[in-house]
Amino acid sequence: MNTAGHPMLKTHGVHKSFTLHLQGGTTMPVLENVELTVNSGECVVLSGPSGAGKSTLMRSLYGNYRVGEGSILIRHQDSWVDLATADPRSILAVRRDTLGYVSQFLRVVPRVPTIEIVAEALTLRGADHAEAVTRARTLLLRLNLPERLHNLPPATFSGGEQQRVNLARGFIGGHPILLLDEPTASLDAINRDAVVGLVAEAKAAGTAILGIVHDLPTRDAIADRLFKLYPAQMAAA
Ligand SMILES: Nc1ncnc2c1ncn2[C@@H]1O[C@H](COP(=O)(O)OP(=O)(O)OP(=O)(O)O)[C@@H](O)[C@H]1O
Repeated sequence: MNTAGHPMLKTHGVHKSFTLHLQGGTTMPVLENVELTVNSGECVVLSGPSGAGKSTLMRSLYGNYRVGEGSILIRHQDSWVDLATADPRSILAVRRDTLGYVSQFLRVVPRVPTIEIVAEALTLRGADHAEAVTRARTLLLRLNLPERLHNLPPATFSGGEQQRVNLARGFIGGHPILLLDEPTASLDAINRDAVVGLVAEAKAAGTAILGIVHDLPTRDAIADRLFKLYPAQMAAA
């Protein structure tokens, strides 16, 4: 366990509700006063029952959802950016250089070869194309994606193959903060082990990692601690 880390992501008093338009505009609170810190070099895993708001928090932390109240502070190039109030351009800059995200499902531009999809995550950050392709190939092979698939677009890949393309794309950038949304949901044991190895290396390099991981052996292998969310209505009751 890494004890020398410094805060990379901090939330203060985060509240988020959904307005249910089909139920006469009723407001449903989902996140109540979330206070979370993730330090460099550690992996925190969100826990709590289904519906507690884990995915909602992840999407809020990536700037996909606006929160109603509170701050989402991201350590970006030696200063703090509050994603709760940042303008879209700042959110994109934070995503490019600081905050990586591995979602459960691959969403990509059609007809682009897998190797280019993965390499692009690095060239966007200023890397040389040839070097990015070499690193993409190494990472895809490490995730057991055979070379014959590298030059094909991933649209026809299996669920587990697509998830590994997503993982390669998420890890190649070397972002200082990484959000992992069920990164091993479609993987077999060998590939889950490959992900455990990548997470361990990223932590050793100082990456701050926050994940949703339902699979218990993987969770136990990567988590330094758990952060529990409680259903908001229950907390209010
Ligand atoms: N866009 C939305 N509009 C309305 N309600 C939503 C929306 N997204 C999520 N919810 C509701 O918010 C609550 C939290 O959902 P969320 O997906 O964040 O839970 P979770 O903890 O990730 O659950 P699971 O472990 O089952 O994936 C649920 O009651 C869900 O129905």
